[in-house]
Parts: sequence; structure tokens; C-alpha cells
Amino acid sequence: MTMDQVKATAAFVANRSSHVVVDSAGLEKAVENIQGKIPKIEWDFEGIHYFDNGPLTVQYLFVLDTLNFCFWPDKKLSYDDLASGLKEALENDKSVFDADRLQKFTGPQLRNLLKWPRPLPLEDERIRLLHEVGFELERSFGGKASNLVQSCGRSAAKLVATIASHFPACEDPTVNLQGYLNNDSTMDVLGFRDHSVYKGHQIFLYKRAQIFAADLYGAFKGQGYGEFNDISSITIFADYIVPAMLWKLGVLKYSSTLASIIESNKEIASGSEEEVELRACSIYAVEKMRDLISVKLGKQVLSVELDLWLWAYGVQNPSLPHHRTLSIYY
Ligand SMILES: Nc1nc2c(c(CN[C@H]3C=C[C@H](O)[C@@H]3O)cn2[C@@H]2O[C@H](COP(=O)(O)O)[C@@H](O)[C@H]2O)c(=O)[nH]1
Repeated sequence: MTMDQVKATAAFVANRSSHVVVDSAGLEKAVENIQGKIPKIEWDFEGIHYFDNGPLTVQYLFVLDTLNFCFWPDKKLSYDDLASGLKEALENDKSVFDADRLQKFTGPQLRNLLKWPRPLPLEDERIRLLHEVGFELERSFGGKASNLVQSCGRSAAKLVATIASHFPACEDPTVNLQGYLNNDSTMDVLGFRDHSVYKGHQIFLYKRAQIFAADLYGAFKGQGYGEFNDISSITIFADYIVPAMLWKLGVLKYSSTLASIIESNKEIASGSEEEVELRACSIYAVEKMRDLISVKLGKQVLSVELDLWLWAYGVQNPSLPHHRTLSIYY
């Protein structure tokens, strides 16, 4: 259900979009070029993630994906700094991500942990989300992300739905809702609930919740905490690297106005038509790619595999222009 919502609402956007187009000729060419052989990228090809094959790895990945958004405002900061910083912190102190401690983090403490010399982008939001995660893990899952995963009975879709329904934990008295309370609709901007409203319709993208399922699948190599019987239902994770890579491949085409905004590094507002189209069209395009690979080449590929390939190439190409949105979702 949850994953059908993501696919259907991404298609809704792609069918009405005006700033971004999924180019069918570009898509066919990209599929021809790979001939169904998606370059195999190892999860953790960077060698930056914590892994001990147990529940602590699950806690690490959940904390990582709680904070896995918006690195670009600091030119020197990247996802690698977050993954390796959290890894080192955990190696030095095995209880650093215990639920009670997550609820007490401050901005300067998180900065120290990551050995980052200045405030992180959206640091106060990062702290709020850590508190929320600590609170809800403690309240509903005995403090452990591994219990959350086990409660989903090897279903990645259920995991995404469970995360979206439990985080935000709006009852948390420590979560500061000042400034939110006058406007009901802004309740949606909390936590893992990666939704937007586009032309009056609610669109579901769930980037951080889905990437958590994919990280489990990748880290545990489809076994143990990473065993899901529906991993093929997951879509790509709509961030700011994958759209840029799809554009470079000629799968996405931008209007000239949007192209110049992206090239000149101008910010795009969160929830704007342009932003929703960039993200939703990326999901739709990769689902179309999968269909085409299946029809033309008779091969079944996972969006998780396509995502890792696109992301790994995109992120190693720092000159690739990407869109810039201040967002807690990606
Ligand atoms: N679609 C997609 N987006 C991903 C990832 C990952 C890392 N995934 C790990 C999983 C296994 C591998 O070994 C990877 O390490 C990060 N991101 C996003 O990229 C952006 C960061 O860019 P920059 O500022 O340049 O560091 C930011 O939005 C971040 O959320 C992914 O896999 N897919």
C-alpha cells in the first residue's frame, strides 16, 4: 500500500509536470546502454559505515538515516562525514546511540561527535529529529531500532509505513512545537513523513524511511535484519544526486528556467512545483527504466540497485550541478 502510494503519486506528478520531463527517448537510450547489466556497486563501497552484523548496526543505520539530509549548504560537508563520524563515535562509545542519550543531544555535542568545526546545516532540526527518534524508540520499541525492524516481519514496505506512522511522535513534550501549532498542515513537516502537496494532491516520497530499509538490505546483504521478502517494492530515494545523474544521462529534461536555476546554484523552495517534480519524476523515471529492462531484456532489477549505481556515479562527479533545497527529508 505505502509503496503503491509512492509509485502512483510520483506518476501523478510526472503526468502533469511542466518544469521536468521524463524523456522516453533518453530513457530507452539509457536502458540500451546498460544492456541490463547495471554496474554492480558494493554497499559501503566507500568503507565508511559501521558494521558488526548485530542490533547495534541497526541502531547506527537508523541514527544515520535520521540525519541523512541536506549536506550541501556547507561546501565541505558530505554524507561521508556523517557516516564515518557516527561510526567513529560508536566505536569509541557503544552506548552513544542509546535511546535515552539520543533524547539529550545538543547541537554542539553532535558537532563534537562528528568532529565538525562549525554548526551543521539545519543543526537544530537534526537535534529535534534525534530527540524524536530517541523518545519514540524508547516509548514503542524498547529503545531499539532492531525491535522496530523485527516488528515488520521482513517487509520493507511495512517498515517504511511503520516508520512514517511512528516518527513524528507528536506527543513528545520535549519536542518544541512553538511556531508550528497555529497551522495544522505544517504538522506534516515532522520527521520521516516525507510528503508534499502538488497541484492539490498529496505526494508520498519517503526518502529517508526507504533508504533505511535499503541500508539494512545492503549492509546485512539481504540476510538477518536485512532480509525482506518485498525489497523489489522499494523505489529510489529521491535526493539531490539521483535527479542530477538522471539529467546527465538524458533521462530527465528541465525547462530552460529550471536549468538555469540549478546551474546558478539558486535555491529552490521546499514543496515548490519544481522541487516536487524533480523528486517525483526521478522515482517515476527509474520505475519506467525497470519496466523497460524487464520488457526488452527480460531482466528483473531492483530500484535499490539502480539507485546505488546512479548515486555512486553522481556523487563521484562533484561538478554535476544539483538542485538545492533546504529540507529535512533528503
Ligand atoms: N538516492 C540516494 N541518496 C543518497 C544515498 C546516500 C548514501 N547511501 C549509502 C548506501 C550505500 C552506499 O555505500 C552509500 O553510502 C546518501 N544519499 C543522499 O545524497 C545526498 C548527499 O550528497 P553529498 O552532499 O554530495 O554528500 C543527500 O541527499 C543524501 O541523503 C543513496 O544511496 N542513494
